Amino acid sequence: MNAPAKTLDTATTPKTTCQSAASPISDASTVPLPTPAELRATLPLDAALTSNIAEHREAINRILRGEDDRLLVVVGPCSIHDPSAALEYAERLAALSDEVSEQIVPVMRVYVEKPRTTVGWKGLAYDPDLNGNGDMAKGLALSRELMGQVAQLGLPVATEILQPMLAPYLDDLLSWVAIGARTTESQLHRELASDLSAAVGFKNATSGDVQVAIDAMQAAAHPHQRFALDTHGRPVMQQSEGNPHTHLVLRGGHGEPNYQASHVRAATAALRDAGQNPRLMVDCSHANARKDHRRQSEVMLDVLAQRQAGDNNLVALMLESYLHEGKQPLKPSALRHGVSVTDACIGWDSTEHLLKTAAERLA
Ligand SMILES: O=C[C@H](O)[C@H](O)COP(=O)(O)O
Ligand SMILES: C=C(OP(=O)(O)O)C(=O)O
Repeated sequence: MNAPAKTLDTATTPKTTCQSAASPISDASTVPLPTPAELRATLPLDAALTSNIAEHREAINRILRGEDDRLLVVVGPCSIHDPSAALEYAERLAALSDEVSEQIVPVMRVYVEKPRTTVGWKGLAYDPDLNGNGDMAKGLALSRELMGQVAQLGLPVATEILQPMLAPYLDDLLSWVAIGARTTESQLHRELASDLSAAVGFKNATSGDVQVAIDAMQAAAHPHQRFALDTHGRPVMQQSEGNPHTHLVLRGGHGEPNYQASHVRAATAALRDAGQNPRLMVDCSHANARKDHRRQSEVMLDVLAQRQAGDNNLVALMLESYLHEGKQPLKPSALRHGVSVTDACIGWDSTEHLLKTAAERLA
């Protein structure tokens, strides 16, 4: 993706209202969005970056196949609400990545969609102005632009894909994808995962059910015929090949952690029984940290100890981290720089300390 990136002019996007007695959905007010092909043309990927992303994907896949014993760490803000703060974070992470690269492969969370328990702000792609106006054309452009800038810094990009329609806008930039706890059981997300070129981590369900994520891996490994939109926005029957690069993410459930050795042993046994990859990721946040960001370090150190004790299936970790610790209410007029507006995160100093500690222990 070449700088300087252009931002789509959304102010002039026409609003159309379709009304028909035949279909209740057509009563809705709609705003046209660019097609994936149009957005990609505005914010293109150049050959050099495409090749770097292919290398990032292969580095991640090698860890997942057990061919590289470095630790994969997906780390970054819970959500992106301020691309400039996210870029500042990416610059720090890229520098740290160089320091720890013999032991760790850091991948930055660039999460532009948020699944919500009930209702709430749904992320940069949906509402980039944080004011409920839902300027999705601008949100898509900012999301693609930021992912390109992060990748330009040499960092692999991770995101959760919640809306399958968004995949063709962003998937060429992604090196790792999460299917979240609330969507792991969804057939549409499993079909989507079967069609992605990047590795996909399936999280256990919010209930703590791990089997649904193992079932998801099995489903995603298969080829599927699925309903999709092509890059020109046309509905198509898309034939997927099946994704061999999937893995389980343990994130705890119902407020109870599932990162301890007994859970990991049970999960790897279940993965083996299902003929799936036994190498997995522990998400140090969410229910594993009992929703207390300060507990992430405890989880990470426990997982490192398990690995040092010989559990080579623990190949990856996830941390929710931002420039500054904690979280803040989403009040656009009073936002503190580099503080999460969704889940609380650890701050940069703790992140740097944890990654350096991990590198020392793994050396
Ligand atoms: O990681 C993010 C949140 O845990 C998830 O999006 C749910 O958020 P909510 O419970 O605040 O809606
Ligand atoms: C929403 C997330 O996680 P989970 O699906 O585990 O709740 C996340 O990682 O941002």
